[in-house]
Amino acid sequence: MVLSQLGGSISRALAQMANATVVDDRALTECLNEITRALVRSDVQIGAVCAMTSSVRRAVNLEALAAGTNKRRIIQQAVFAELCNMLDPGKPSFAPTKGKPNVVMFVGLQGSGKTTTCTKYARYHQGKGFKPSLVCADTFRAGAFDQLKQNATKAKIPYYGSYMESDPVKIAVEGVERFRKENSDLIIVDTSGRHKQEAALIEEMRQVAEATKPDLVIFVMDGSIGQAAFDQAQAFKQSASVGAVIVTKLDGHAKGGGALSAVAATKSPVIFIGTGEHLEDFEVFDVRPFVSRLLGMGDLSGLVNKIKDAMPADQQPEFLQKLTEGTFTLRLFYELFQNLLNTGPIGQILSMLPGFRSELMPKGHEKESQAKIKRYMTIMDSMTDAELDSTNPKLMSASRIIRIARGSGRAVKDVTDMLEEYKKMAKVCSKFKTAIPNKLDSLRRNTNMLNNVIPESLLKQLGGNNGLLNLMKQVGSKT
Ligand SMILES: Nc1nc2c(ncn2[C@@H]2O[C@H](COP(=O)(O)OP(=O)(O)OP(=O)(O)O)[C@@H](O)[C@H]2O)c(=O)[nH]1
Repeated sequence: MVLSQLGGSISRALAQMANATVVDDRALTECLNEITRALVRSDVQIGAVCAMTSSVRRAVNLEALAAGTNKRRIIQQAVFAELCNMLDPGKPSFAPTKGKPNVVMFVGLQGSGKTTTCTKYARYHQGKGFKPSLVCADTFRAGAFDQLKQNATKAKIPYYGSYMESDPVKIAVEGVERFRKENSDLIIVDTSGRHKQEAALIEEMRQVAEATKPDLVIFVMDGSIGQAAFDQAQAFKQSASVGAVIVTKLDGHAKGGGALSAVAATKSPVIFIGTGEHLEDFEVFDVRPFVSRLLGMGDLSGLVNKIKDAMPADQQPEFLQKLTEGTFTLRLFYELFQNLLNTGPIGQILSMLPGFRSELMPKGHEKESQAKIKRYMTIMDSMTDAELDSTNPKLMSASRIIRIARGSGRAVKDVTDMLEEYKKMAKVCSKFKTAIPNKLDSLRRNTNMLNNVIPESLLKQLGGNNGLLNLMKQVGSKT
């Protein structure tokens, strides 16, 4: 089962339980059985699934709950927490810091996606202000240097390699030296892959590592191998000092859930996932936001980050304020799409919106999905200002819907579908009023994270961290 379907199945099981007339032991058992089936179909190891469902049972003692307690919510929270536990190795990975020459070495079996991932990783950090560079120490596969060169050129990242030299250690050392001199603060070394874990691969890895002294060794693993990921991650961990894992090919393969949970079981932190062949098909892997998005609960900090990237700085305070007011109008729905459409893979962005189910945006159908969003925007173009700003567009009359459909050249069903999607999102966004201030409370404990979320210029305008927190609190208390 693909990851998006897994999320959909779990969300549906939770929704069914939430709709049950009484939330009793039977409803909980049915819900957990459904979740078990979904996880097993996604190739998550049965032992891990049983441990997860038992933990939910332990956390939710229905009989002991006082009358009036929201049992549905407690069950949902327990499922969320246990899914996070299952995927969380509980160990952070080394994170490169700007301004010093971090050396990161990539290892993995042949065809796992190492070379592609090196460039994705470089490009991601380039976007965060690093000066990355790429060294091709893969002298085993003819064509590896050409591939890296092509990717690097596309991403405008300096690279180093050789068609003549056959000693990977020599190339790695020369490349790292050269980019140190050029003040690159993220020197990425791509190494050779082999068909299987041969002693020669391990020895070569060891020599390159000894010569270049990497700050971090990243093991790149093909995510389509499911539970076999456990043995592979374990074997690499034992033979090289692997500090982090990137799981690739989690786009539409049946065994994504299996690979992720298996790697987590080896206590190796997964830091990114690859979700396609293109450079932008690359996502930070952070357990809580990942599970949150998987279950259609959105990812607020991811969304705020995207808004930061997409929107002119002077418009951000007003937009964020509107978003936190808890009144999600159609105009806001429109503005959100308008600002986010051009920032990256549409599926990635939409999955950050609370209420959005990623299975509605299957991988490979982005074009259709993008067209759908543009269609929604055309429909909204035919609405009046009063309709766009209404706090209760549910009251829109049938004749207005027909008129809007005619005005936008769309079918009535398109208009009602759009209004349905809007309502779903509005319902969840009504919780922003408390969710964003809560989020900020937790962010306050980590100033670095806060700085990541809000751009510096905006922070200044708002009077620094404290000014921002005060603003959010004020917004939150306006009920
Ligand atoms: N669908 C999908 N394909 C990917 C992903 N990452 C890499 N690929 C593809 O996987 C194939 C192998 O990728 P490479 O980057 O050449 O793999 P490699 O590990 O460097 O291979 P060797 O150099 O032979 O060890 C290529 O066709 C990539 O386009 C991903 O996340 N999703």
